[in-house]
Order: sequence, then C-alpha cells, then structure tokens
Amino acid sequence: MASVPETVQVAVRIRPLSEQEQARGCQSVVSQPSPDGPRLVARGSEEFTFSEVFGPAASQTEVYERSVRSLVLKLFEGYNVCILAYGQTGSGKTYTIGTSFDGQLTADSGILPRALLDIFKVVNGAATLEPSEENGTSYRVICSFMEIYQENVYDLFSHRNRYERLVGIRESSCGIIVPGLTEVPVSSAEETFRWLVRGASCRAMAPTSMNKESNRSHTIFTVMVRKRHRTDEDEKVTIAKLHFVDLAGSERTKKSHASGDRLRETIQINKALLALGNVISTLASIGAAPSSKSARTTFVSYRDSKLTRLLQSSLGGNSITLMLACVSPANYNLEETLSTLRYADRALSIRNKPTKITSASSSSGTELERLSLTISQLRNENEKLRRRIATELKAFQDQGGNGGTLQSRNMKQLIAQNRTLHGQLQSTVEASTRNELRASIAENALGRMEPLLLIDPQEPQPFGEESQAVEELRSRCSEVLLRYRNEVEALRKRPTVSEKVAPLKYLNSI
Ligand SMILES: Nc1ncnc2c1ncn2[C@@H]1O[C@H](COP(=O)(O)OP(=O)(O)OP(=O)(O)O)[C@@H](O)[C@H]1O
Repeated sequence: MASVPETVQVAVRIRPLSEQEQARGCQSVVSQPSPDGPRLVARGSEEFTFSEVFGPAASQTEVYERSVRSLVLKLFEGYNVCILAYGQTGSGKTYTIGTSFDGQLTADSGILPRALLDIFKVVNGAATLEPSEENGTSYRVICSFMEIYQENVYDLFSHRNRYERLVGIRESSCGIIVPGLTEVPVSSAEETFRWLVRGASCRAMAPTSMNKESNRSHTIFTVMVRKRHRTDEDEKVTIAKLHFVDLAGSERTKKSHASGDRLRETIQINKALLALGNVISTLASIGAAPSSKSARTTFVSYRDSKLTRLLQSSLGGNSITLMLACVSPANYNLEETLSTLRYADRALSIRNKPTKITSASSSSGTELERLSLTISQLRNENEKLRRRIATELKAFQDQGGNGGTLQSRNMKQLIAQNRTLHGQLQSTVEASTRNELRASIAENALGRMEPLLLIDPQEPQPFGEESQAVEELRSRCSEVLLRYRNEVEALRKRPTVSEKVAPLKYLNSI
C-alpha cells in the first residue's frame, strides 16, 4: 500500500499564454529546467522546487494521473483528502479543478469529473482496490457543494432562492459542521455530474479585466464515501471526505481598476486569502521546527475567516492535502506569479497528520453517519464478547462443568457481567440514537433559521410600524434560536456511548 504524505503536497501549473496576452506581446517569464522535473525558474533566476511542476503543454489527463488519482483512491482507505486550487485571477484554477464542467467529458475536463469517474468505478464494482475485500463491501456516496461569497456561506444544492441558501457554520465536538447544508446521496458519476453542473450554475461570477468568467467566490465540492466491509467475524465502517476547493483569484485592485460591487468583492476575496496566507505561514513555521517550544505554543488563527475555519482539518489537520498553485507565465503578471510561488513554497512545509477515519468520534460524516459508525463499533465489540464467552463456556463444559472450582466462579461472574453489559449496551445505543437524532434535528432547524435573521443589504428595508413588527419577529426568532442552541449544547454534553460502555474495556482485559 502506497505511503501517506505527511506534508502538504504542492503542484504548480503554468498555463499557456492567453490570446489576450499574446496579442499584447507578453513574454513568458516562467520556465522549467527539465520538462518533467519538480523545479521551476521565474524571472530567469529565482528558483523553486515543488512536489510536481506542470508546464503550459501539460494536459488535464497528465495533471490528474500524476498528482491526483492516487490521492482520490486514498478515500477508500478511510483518509480525508483535500485538493485546493490557489492562484491569481485568470490563472487556471477553475479550469484545473473542473468546477465549470458542462456535463460532457472531453480532454479539457478538469480533475473533479475525472475523480468522480474513478470513485464510481470502485463503488460500482468496475474496479477493485483490494480483491480480498470484494465480497461483503458496500458503499454509500454523498455529495455537497457550498460557496463562500463575501464571508457568507451559500448552499449551492439548495432549491431555495439565493438569499435562503445561506447556511451557518458551527464548531461542534467533532469539528466544524455546516448545519442545514444539502447532502445528496448519489449512485453514479453521471448523476453527480448533473448536480455539479446545477450547483456551479448558481455560483457568483462576473467578468473582470483578467478573466471574462471570473469566479467571485470560493467553492468547496465535497464527496463523502462511506465504506462498510462485513466479514463473518466483524464489520468495519470507514467514512472519508474528498474536498475540491476552487478559491477565488487574488487580484491587485490597482491593476484590475475594479469599482463598486467588483471592488467590494475583490476586497473580501483578498481579505480571506490573506487570512489563509497567515494560517499557511504560521503552520509552515510550526512544520519547520515541530518540536520547538514556540511550535507547541503558537496560535493558528483559523477563526479569522470562514474559509480558514472550513479548511481547518485540511491545513495542519488530519487530511491528505494537495495545493494546486496556478500561475500565468506572462511578464505582465510576474509580480502575482512570484507571490503565488512564494505562498505555495511556504505551504510545502505544512505538516498534517493524515488519519484513517474508522471511529465514531471522527469529524467526518453527518450526525447519522457518525451514529451508524458507533452502532457498528458496538456491534463488533458485542460480537467479540459473545464469541469469547462461548469459547470459555465450551472449555468449562468440556472440563465437566465443575461449579466448585475457581475457574467456574470466574466463568459465572463473566457470564453475569456480560449479561449486565449487554443490557447496558442496548440502552446506551438507544439513548445515544435519541440524543444524536434530537441534536441533528435541532441543528438543522437552527441552520435554516439563522439566515432568516440576517439582514439582506440588497432588499429594501421596512420602516415605521412595519419595521417595529419585523424587529419583534426577529427578537422572538432570536429567543427560539438561543433555546435551540442551548438544547444542542446540552445534548452534546451528555455522556457519549464510549464513555458509558467503558466497563467493556475492563472485561476485555480480564
Ligand atoms: N492549462 C490551461 N490550458 C488551456 N487553457 C487554460 C489553462 N488554464 C486556464 N486556461 C484558460 O484560461 C482562462 C482562465 O482560466 P480560469 O477561469 O480557470 O481561471 P481562474 O484562475 O479560475 O480565474 P478566477 O479566479 O478569475 O475565477 C479560461 O478561459 C481557461 O479555459
């Protein structure tokens, strides 16, 4: 099995000179000393080394095969994976990720539709990773699509109008969650393509001086794969997520001559990218000297933007991360290109701790997915216990069932303990199911209510008596919201299944 990269992988892609740049007589100022090597030279003298470098002639297939496919397949081992495109506006991020895919696979299709094809080849049995696991393995695939526009998060799969697509993000005991985000179960690549095309059509887009179809938001397309493998002895469930992050392009306001809405967007985009840059710099300094005192005490400011909060587990967290840094080769863009390359160079030092997600305490999955993991874990533990008791009981009976010996007393104790634990286990699973379902329902309701409380600056605002009525309604909604939030917090503080069944560990160690 291939090893897991522990630092963020960084691949740089140099796009070809655009027609506009050629017409302006721009020169290429970025080159590769050797065509397939990892080195790159900018301005003739500044040299960088990355995990991979793709020149202007590199095809979409080459980028996918060399840098992405092996990471996509890590999903099936239970690892979370994040692929993140970064770069100046118009540098080729959306082209490389394939967020603007039109549903037809061609040589120009980006890595996202290619990854979906590979995922469903495994899920639908056309390709197998581990032949021994062929039998008894089942999969469930769920996808979601969100965008961060001007520090608001929108659900791109929602059927509602733009304003009602707003969702909140929340920190929970199992990481960052987005309550109310639409999660769609999908069963084929084609079905997922349709969702991708539909979601992408709702993205905030506008022409800029650098790109006539510039994306003005950051998007995150997530594919979650739940793999359940059953054997006669036990059952293993892994849940892993693959995020495709298409960041909005950085842009110098002076150069773009943006004004009005475009200028406001640019300022917000640059602010979020600055927050991301700060997180990368801090993590890079920690990664460079991981055992130093300062590394242990340094604070990483994930909370500075929604983007960094959502990417927290991908940067310095438990996932395998690939940054695709996209650059223009034109001398006209040299300053932005150097800035992207320095940003990417720093990201190379970030250390992650990729972890397989097989336990119910994972940060992956929906509430119900996590619950199903818990139940499966408990079922396994119970099954092992039953087998052990059956074996010992048989040995006891084979010895004539002499009830007077120490062994028989131990056996009786063990059987009584098993009965008690079995009862405890049943009631804990039931209680946990009820708590988790109630938390999930309350949280979803919370996610739907919060956007209603926000003021949409684009809507005409009420005044006079109407404004007073709206204010009252808003204040009543806030109270309900607060009640919900307290309820969710209280539910989360209740003992978890693993805390309640701690005696099992004692029994196992007998
Ligand atoms: N490697 C490439 N080969 C051919 N064309 C490319 C390549 N990279 C980008 N392009 C073209 O360049 C243009 C800009 O690319 P794209 O929209 O992907 O940029 P972007 O970085 O996503 O920009 P923004 O941040 O403004 O959304 C598109 O017309 C795209 O087709």
